Amino acid sequence: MDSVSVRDQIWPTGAAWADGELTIAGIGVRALAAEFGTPLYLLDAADFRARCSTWLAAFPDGDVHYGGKAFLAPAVVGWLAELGLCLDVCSGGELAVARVGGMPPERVVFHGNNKSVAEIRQAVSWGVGCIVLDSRHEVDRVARAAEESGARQQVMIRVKPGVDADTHASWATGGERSKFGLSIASGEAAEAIRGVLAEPSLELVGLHSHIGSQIFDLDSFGEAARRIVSFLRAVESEQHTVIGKLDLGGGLGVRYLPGDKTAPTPAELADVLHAVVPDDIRLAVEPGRSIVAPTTVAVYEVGTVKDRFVAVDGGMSDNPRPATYGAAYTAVLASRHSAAPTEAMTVVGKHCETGDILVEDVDLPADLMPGDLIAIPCSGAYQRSAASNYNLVPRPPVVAVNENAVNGNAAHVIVRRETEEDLLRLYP
Ligand SMILES: Cc1ncc(COP(=O)(O)O)c(C=O)c1O
Ligand SMILES: N[C@@H](CCCC[NH3+])C(=O)O
Repeated sequence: MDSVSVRDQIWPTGAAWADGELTIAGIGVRALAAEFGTPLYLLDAADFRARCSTWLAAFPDGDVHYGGKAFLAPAVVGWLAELGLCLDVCSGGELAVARVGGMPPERVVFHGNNKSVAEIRQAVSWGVGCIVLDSRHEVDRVARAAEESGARQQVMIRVKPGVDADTHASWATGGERSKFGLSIASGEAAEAIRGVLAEPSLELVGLHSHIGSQIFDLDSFGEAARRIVSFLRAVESEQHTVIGKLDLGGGLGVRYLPGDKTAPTPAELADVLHAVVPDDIRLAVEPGRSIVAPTTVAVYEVGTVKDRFVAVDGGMSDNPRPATYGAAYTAVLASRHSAAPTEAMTVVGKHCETGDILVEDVDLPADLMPGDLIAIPCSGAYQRSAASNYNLVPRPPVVAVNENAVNGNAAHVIVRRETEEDLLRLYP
């Protein structure tokens, strides 16, 4: 058995190879595909939990909020609740999953640049620990919702530190042109803070910033922290108040390809932040991708092979990232050993788009045939959570394996496969 995970950092830690077949926690993908069907998302639960623990250990005096948008299901919420993480949600749907998954409401932080009044009421009446205000309109909306429910709502203000992180333009959120947050430079953030302090139903507990996603350069996090700390101190002295918390968001990058540079660790990020943020300010971080992405493998069945196109039974509906951002992945034959020479092939999906490409020019055995299983690692973040029903293709299940601490080693469904009946229910 050759352990693939340590070498590449792109496979779950429970992944290994046995006679050419990918196994996770000792269970072969052929058996898993036979039981649950394909396409299939396999999540190594022990790896997920271990990654959560690594983050908690890096911030022993702070709070780790899992960024639920990366991937959320009630089972995931249960693991987070048990391990002591908090949860970042950004919609009524994510709030509902947090609730049914058993997260204590005081450990939930509600984000979003345009929360509806209904979502705000839902959050306030459930008693969420904190709402992150993203505009002056939200100062008013959350204050009114808190008054209605007779509660004093803890809030943070999301600020734009004016830092353009080195990442895909679609994932950079800390610059002045971002739709998220209130500008420090223009005075918008200070004005919103004055608005919050004037509302008796709101309690300002902190400032928030999230500079983007898939970031490898720790200096961007350090620079954002430096700017926000200096703003926070200025506000404290002008307003004669204490702002005790700084939530610096998520965004730590992960490796998608074996050749990608090594991602910084949570402990390295913590060192950078602690060098800038004074001890009297409580730190929070919101990792999403860096916890869940490497824990999950997407498994597809090959349907046709022609002219170096390998067509599989999923595609841009379950993984929109390559078509949306040009995101690069690798793929391997996962169901058998092949001694055939490899050829550069392109793994495509089954959708009616030429851009429905999952992996371009990847070396795969020349004897690839219908019925073979292809595995794409690092498939845990922003894939199943961003999946669509394009071409009315039902979305695939997520199956947890390696959850030995809780459910024995058996694989079990944590998101079931969508059916055509589910889709037909939408039509009156
Ligand atoms: C406010 C906020 N927090 C946390 C995250 C999680 O980010 P990532 O998955 O890059 O760690 C995001 C998504 O980018 C976000 O918008
Ligand atoms: N959806 C993006 C990340 C956005 C981060 C969420 N704010 C991705 O797939 O990488």
